[in-house]
Amino acid sequence: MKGYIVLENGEVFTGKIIGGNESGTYGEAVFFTGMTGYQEVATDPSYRGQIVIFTYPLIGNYGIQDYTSQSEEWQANALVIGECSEEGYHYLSKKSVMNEANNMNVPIIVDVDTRALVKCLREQGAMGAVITTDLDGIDWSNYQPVDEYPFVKEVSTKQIETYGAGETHIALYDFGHKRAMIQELTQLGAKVSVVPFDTPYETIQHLDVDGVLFSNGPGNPKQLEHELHIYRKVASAYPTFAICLGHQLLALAFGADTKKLKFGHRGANQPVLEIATQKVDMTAQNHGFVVDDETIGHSEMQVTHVNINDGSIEGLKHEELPLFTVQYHPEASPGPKDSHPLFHQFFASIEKKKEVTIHA
Ligand SMILES: NC(=O)CC[C@H](N)C(=O)O
Repeated sequence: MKGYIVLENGEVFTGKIIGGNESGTYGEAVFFTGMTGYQEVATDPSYRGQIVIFTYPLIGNYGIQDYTSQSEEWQANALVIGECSEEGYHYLSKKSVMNEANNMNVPIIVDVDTRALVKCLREQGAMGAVITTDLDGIDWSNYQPVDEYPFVKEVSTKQIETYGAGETHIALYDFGHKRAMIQELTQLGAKVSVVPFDTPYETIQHLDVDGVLFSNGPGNPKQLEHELHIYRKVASAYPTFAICLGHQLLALAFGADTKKLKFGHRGANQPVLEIATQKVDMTAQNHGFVVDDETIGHSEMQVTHVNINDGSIEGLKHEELPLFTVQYHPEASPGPKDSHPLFHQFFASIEKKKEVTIHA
């Protein structure tokens, strides 16, 4: 059916809507620049509340596959596509993107001039958008901005779930984790307890874990202001690694501030410099908020990595504790695996702490 994506600034782009409802689908319009990875993007809980525009012109050409999704559901509010392949031309393809979007009840709008749309967002910044067939029925009070709406509460696990049976026990604070994180940890020999975002310190103590991973997740880290004292206590007690939203939360917990980028980093080829080694990794990214570099000086954190494109903070470590964090995604999915060694670094910090404890 003919439809529209309308931006909050009044710009209108036409296309063909598949799925969706009459009252329209609202969300923050953001764009993803990877050439592949649409299935992982659609199923990454960090995209809750957002309408994702793919800059790559052809989406769906290798279909939907088993074992690729990052969660049970499609998480993005809607997808915006230039050309959508009717079928998946890959031997592992099980369904088409259009069918799967329908099954998952997530609208997609295709045949859109995504290049013009993304140029508009690059110039004016990420903003609210609605996908609708009815231009007269738009009601912006239906829009829940990611800056204000507590999406983490929707996507975080409600009870503790355990994966793997390895000897190293890791608690994963779940703000909307991607499955690839659990796969990475279990493959390295961990038992992983996925815990709700507001799990108290005492529960972590009771679980008797060796280390803690703070996951990715949707929305503004400041939505979890009330929990920061817990994260600070937990991260002070255990070897800790944090990814994306987790990185932002620990930066807040240890005295830095966060701010919003104009249009964020979402893609699979963001170059990140490790300051100590002067080595560059190509990284997978998906974030709209960032740690404010002007506030690091007043915090307990030190900058370890920066983005080569815009100089923004990509990694931090605590000045004393075995605690390090990255803004990007070492679990990739989608994207390059250059920064995979960070998981080994996390395990090494856990082993070191165990040795210190044994010899103490
Ligand atoms: N992938 C993530 O964890 C995203 C973090 C946060 N929601 C942001 O947009 O910056």
